[in-house]
Amino acid sequence: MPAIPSHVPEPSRTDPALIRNFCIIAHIDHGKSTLADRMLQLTGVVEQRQMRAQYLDRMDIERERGITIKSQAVRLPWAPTGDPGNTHILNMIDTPGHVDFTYEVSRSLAACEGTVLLVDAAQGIEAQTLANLYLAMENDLTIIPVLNKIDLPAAQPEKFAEELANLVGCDPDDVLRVSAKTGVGVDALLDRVVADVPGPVGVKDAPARAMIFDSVYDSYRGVVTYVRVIDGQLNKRERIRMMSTGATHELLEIGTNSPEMLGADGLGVGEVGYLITGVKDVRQSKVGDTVTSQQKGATEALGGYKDPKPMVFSGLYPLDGSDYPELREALDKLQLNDAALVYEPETSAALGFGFRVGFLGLLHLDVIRERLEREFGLDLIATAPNVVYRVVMEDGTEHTVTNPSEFPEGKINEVYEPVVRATILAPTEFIGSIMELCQTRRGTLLGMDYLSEDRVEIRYTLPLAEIVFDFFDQLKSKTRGYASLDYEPTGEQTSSLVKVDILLHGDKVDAFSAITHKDAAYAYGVRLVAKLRELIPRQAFEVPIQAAIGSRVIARETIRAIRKDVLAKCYGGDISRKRKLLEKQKEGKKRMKMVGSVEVPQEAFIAVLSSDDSAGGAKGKK
Ligand SMILES: Nc1nc2c(ncn2[C@@H]2O[C@H](COP(=O)(O)OP(=O)(O)OP(=O)(O)O)[C@@H](O)[C@H]2O)c(=O)[nH]1
Repeated sequence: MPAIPSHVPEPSRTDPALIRNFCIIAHIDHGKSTLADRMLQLTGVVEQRQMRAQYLDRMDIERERGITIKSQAVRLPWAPTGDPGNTHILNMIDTPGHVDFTYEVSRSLAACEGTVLLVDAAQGIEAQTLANLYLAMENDLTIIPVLNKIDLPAAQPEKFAEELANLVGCDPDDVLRVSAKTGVGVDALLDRVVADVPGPVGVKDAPARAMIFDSVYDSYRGVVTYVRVIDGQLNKRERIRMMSTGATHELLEIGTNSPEMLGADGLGVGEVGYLITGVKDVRQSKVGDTVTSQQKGATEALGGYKDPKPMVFSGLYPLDGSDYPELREALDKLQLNDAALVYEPETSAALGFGFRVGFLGLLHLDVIRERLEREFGLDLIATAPNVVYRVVMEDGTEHTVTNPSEFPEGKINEVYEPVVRATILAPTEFIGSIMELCQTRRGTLLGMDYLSEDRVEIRYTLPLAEIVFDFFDQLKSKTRGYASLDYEPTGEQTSSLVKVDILLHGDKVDAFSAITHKDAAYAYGVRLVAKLRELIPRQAFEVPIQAAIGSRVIARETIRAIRKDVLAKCYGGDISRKRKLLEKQKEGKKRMKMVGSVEVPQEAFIAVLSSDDSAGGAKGKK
């Protein structure tokens, strides 16, 4: 690690006028992490030989998938070009780009005064660029528009500079052009941050108030909390209080990241850094909460705190039932680092013991599943993801349904489902196919704007349930990969929703129950029943497979009876061959699950639950 030069002020004694807090917002793959890497190099906080790609993305999955999940903050000293004595402190906050993590993005933005709006010069503005830009505008941030990847032969800087200038309301000449890959223009960008982004304003002598914008579990140090100090100062060894819960902790360590952790005496007005208190669970140090001193602390919290709310639920079951304790342990561990992950034990007649797990969205679900399988070596089976429904009965009682098999029986007055406002950006030639897709997904058109002659922004209200199932894949395939999507929850609507049950020989198979729109119920029933008929072997008796809404059967197939005699073909005397066949049959039986009186091979569950076109388009392993 390079030594911090003497001209760089201590985090507790920096003049706020010299601090610039900024973040980079960009659509996925537009080059945010690469740009951050270049900034680390250019400001000298990471030496050339220590540099590795995507320095700030710590999680293996992040690095492999090239996505940023957890935000981080880095303190970068920078003297503007031509003014070497005037060292400023740039605190760069790396934000996650994906829709599932919008709340984290909005907290990171609230810790900044300015933002670099980074757009790929070969792609132009995308849906997440817009969504994040609107968030930045709501937070009154200074926006620095930047085109990246100008080294690419396919780059069209003139065209997209104009598009970007129209969007943020500036002159196309004010749009900076950089290549995060080669480093061209990155020094000019840092100069612009110093020149344009205002320094933080806070009251030095007021009681300390700092906002938590990230919280990460580290197996050696416990929870590391990232904060931005608004007023006053937090000092090493003092006792601090979390304002949402009133819990107090000793501040064991406080410091900044450059980009490795570096302890300090304290953090002053406008500074960004980390705290360590020894707590072991990120839920005790929640994003959005306000930290103050225990003694003479602040009385009013900073606004903006909210609990993360799971939007999508799925049942997770170990393939091998004896792995259940390991699954519980793994979820406990992941929850230490993820305040948004919720779960409770659940049993399924078909799948055994497992957990109903709540996620922020589909990416979150994928990441958690992958970590369970990869980091903890678990083989899992996941039920089709579903959203949360609110069911109001005729007698006025209400049920919150996170698992389709718990959909209440009896007289239902209304069923409410969550809806989102979706923003889709695409070339104009795809308007027709996009609208068609949104209509079939029960969308309501909100409006449409042309960003330029050949690019359009289309806004729809869509039920979340229609988006969590393969909507994005469909959108991509209908637009040859050109469309981008962003969405935000906007409440709920009443809908004609019904529960479809699948019955095997008269017994409900809970894992296959689904809540669908009544117009889609028949298709779902027919598809699942046909699929199961293919997958379930004949039994000693005739087995009807039915799809039903309440007591009304909407689809039926029958598996004919057969007494499976594996020895039938082996007349004659080869006893060793007979034994082998019997052994094989016994082996096969171990992997059978009993559903009522019917033996179902585990593979049948996996096949149905993991194919995209089956359980309402349930996402499975890719
Ligand atoms: N040619 C060229 N490629 C670039 C440039 N900047 C980034 N890339 C490439 O673009 C891809 C995406 O870059 P990342 O930095 O991972 O993008 P990101 O925006 O951080 O992506 P997320 O973390 O997923 O949001 C990588 O393959 C980079 O090597 C550039 O200036 N020129």
